[in-house]
Amino acid sequence: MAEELTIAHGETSGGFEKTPGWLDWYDGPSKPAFQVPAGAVDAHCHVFGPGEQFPYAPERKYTPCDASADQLFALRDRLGFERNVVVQATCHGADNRALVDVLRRSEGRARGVATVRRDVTAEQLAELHEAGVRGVRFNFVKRLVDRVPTESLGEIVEKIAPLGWHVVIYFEAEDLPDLYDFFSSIPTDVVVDHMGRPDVTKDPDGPEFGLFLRFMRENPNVWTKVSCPERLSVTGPRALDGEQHAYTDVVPFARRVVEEFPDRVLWGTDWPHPNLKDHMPDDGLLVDYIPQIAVTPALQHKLLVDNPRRLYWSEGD
Ligand SMILES: O=C(O)c1cc(C(=O)O)oc(=O)c1
Repeated sequence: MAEELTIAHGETSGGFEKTPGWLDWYDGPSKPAFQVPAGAVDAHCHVFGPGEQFPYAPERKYTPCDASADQLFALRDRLGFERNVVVQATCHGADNRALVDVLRRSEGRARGVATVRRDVTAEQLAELHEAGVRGVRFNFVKRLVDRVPTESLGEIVEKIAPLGWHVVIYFEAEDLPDLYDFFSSIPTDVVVDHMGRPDVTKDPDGPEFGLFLRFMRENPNVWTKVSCPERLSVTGPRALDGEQHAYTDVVPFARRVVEEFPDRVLWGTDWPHPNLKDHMPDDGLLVDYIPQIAVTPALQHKLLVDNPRRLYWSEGD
């Protein structure tokens, strides 16, 4: 375990230059008005570097400001969560050192989703498992990664399935028709990031979101994160300046999924929110978005506690 560097907010260490126009994560989030249930899990967040300790990958498509393990734990405590699921960010490629460091540092309170290549060895996977990794991420968003052929991904699935891991997939709604059969063929649990990025200017009862709902109905091994309203929203209002009813245009989509698939949904902050172009949300107010999409205490408990515990802490604490 490397010793944590103290990184000032908005800094990128190690001689890296942030991508022009980069928005830094929000420093000093508000205390949420919505109190998450005891044992709640922030099931989608990242760490970036710090670049000096964990250099960004040469093949990355963006260079962020650092967002360290200690800064993530401070946010966790501020928002009232008990645990995190940390997802390997594309700016680190398949170099999982920063991820493993945060998992080891968390004292069992974080699990991870890694990125691996087809030539990953059983020993490397065993080491990741021991650190707390429970899944791999396949990314199909063209602005973030170069496309990996599905045959290579199939080889990775064969290697990780015996460990009881799952596959996290990130894609945009317009690409689901092409990827539908491949996704449906994955035998492990599958978790879709950010509801497959629907275009929320379209009708939630229309064909585009209908295909996503069908995908979940036909494949009982598929889960989704009802996260990232700040990425999907077009009309807002934004989670800023005390706004308690943020991102109302995304609510019908997320609420629909939570109510139809209450046992297969997860929620996460997406801190430190890579590549936002428009605004950086106050994460406290993002937590206040949750009761708009999970409207009863029973649904909130499944979303924030039971479901992530089942997927990431199935063997107990
Ligand atoms: O939409 C994004 O830009 C984005 C990027 C990453 C990543 O770079 O890993 O992760 C996310 O969950 C979302």
